[in-house]
Amino acid sequence: METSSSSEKPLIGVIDAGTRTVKFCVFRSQETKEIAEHTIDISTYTPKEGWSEQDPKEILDAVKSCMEKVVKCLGSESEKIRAIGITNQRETTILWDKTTGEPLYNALVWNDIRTDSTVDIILAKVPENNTNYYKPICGLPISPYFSAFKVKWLMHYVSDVKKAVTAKKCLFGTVDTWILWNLTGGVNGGLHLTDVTNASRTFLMNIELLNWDPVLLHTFKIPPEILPEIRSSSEIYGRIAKGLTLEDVPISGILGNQQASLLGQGCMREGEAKNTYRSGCFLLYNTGNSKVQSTHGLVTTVAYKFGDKPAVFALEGSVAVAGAAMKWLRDNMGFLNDVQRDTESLAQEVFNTGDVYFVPAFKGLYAPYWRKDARGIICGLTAFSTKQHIVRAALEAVCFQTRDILEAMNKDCGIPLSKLHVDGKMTQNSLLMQLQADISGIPVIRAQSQDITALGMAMAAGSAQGIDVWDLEAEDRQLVPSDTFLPTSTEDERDARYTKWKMAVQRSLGWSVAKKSEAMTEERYRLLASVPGSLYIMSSFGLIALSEYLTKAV
Ligand SMILES: Nc1ncnc2c1ncn2[C@@H]1O[C@H](COP(=O)(O)OP(=O)(O)O)[C@@H](O)[C@H]1O
Ligand SMILES: O=P(O)(O)OC[C@H](O)CO
Repeated sequence: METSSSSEKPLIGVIDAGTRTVKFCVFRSQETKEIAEHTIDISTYTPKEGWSEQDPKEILDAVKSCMEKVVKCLGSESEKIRAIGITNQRETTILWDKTTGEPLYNALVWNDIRTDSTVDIILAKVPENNTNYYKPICGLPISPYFSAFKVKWLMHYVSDVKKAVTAKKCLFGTVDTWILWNLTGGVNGGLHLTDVTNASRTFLMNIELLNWDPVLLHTFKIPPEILPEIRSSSEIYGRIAKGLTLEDVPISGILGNQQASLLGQGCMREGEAKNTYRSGCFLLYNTGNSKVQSTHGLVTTVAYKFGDKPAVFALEGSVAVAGAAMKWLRDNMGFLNDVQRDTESLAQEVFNTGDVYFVPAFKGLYAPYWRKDARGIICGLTAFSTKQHIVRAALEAVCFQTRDILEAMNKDCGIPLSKLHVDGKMTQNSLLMQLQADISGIPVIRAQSQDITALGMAMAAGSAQGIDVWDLEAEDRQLVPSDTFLPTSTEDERDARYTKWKMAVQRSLGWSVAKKSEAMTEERYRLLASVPGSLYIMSSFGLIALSEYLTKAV
């Protein structure tokens, strides 16, 4: 916990509920540095390969403990907290019983891919299995990433959910909604709301009208009564309930965490973009009040909406695995002891990757490919390849995936991006930043602050009508200090390497389908080994038919 000297300025509190950690922090109005914060790690459970769950109660307890710790640390100064904002990991799906407040299942985290089969069911219903079929309605491609697929899976496979839906006791929320409902009273009148940025990631919101779309609800068979009301990202929704820390303080802002960092980076003008490097990587490009429908694999999303003002939109390119690949190199390969300390130094022990390419498609590929059948590959290995080459290739993979998105954005928007604002813990790696500038060919401007996401949230909550302690247009508004990395490569070098990356990506596609049939083949041989000779021919035909049937059914 950290604090700095007091002042007369009003304060804004921010709940930052990310994938790995929950944090509560406090800003002075118009200032960019947190004056107090407390962070708690959140456990993630992987009961099966590709599954990713969290305990909603652990998230909530962490929020409450962080708030208590910070308030205690600030002492009487905490009385200056005028408002609170909630920013959160997006898409993560929670269903709970509104009469007991108990979760009906663990939260399904955004990167959970158990819903592959649900995706196939939806794809089978649309003409030509077109992944982009619903994009004109919701701005998103069909993918296990988005909440609606998770809700459908839960309604289909979890009997407690089925019962609660039938009894009209079930509520759905992303992490913001779960926290808001609980902090504003829970079973005693908690507010069941979300903001337009979180709603835009569910696959259920109409991107034109900014309300729940009846066609999509019908497609997923989701009853409207389980959904929260959609509100703006900056307005007073309600107050912290009696008996809780910071009782009666207004909650006046909600933003998905990537949208919050767009604001924190000050990318409030059309044509400005930021990339946040954490476990995943999320590049958002502000398109102003117009919704750009991507024809190159990006998603159309809401950037923010302040009160009654028109919504501002963004094109987004999301990458499922960025920093997570470094953790994999540490935990599964044993190449690193400490991600922060060792990644840069190891990668710097070699001048290049020795032509090694690493596509970390552990959970398929998100933008711009949207291929759930892709799986990770490391290619170009020779007898001279070392772990240093592979670590460097993993860093380059983050940069190449970012270039994939930049290429798509430039095609969609027509005007190439001239600079990229970046943030997130991974950007402390200066080699990564230089590689990014060299691979993308544009200056990379690194925010020298770890608080960008929370700052964006504080700005939105503090500027809400009725709070009015943060003037977003003010001349004296502080800016986050930054440093810049300029490209040192030639265009030919960049393009040659990028072509090789695209070849590596091609080789990663279609893998999980192959793996599934391979498993079926093994199963078939295991069964065949136990079949007596005379039955062999008949059985093998039968088993082939069975295996084909099961492959289709999975
Ligand atoms: N110096 C570094 N070099 C490369 N990768 C890093 C570095 N520091 C952190 N990372 C990676 O960046 C990711 C982001 O870290 P953090 O913000 O703690 O994670 P999360 O997104 O899981 O909340 C982690 O997956 C970690 O492996
Ligand atoms: O919590 P983070 O930083 O991993 O962000 C996750 C994203 O919001 C998922 O879309």
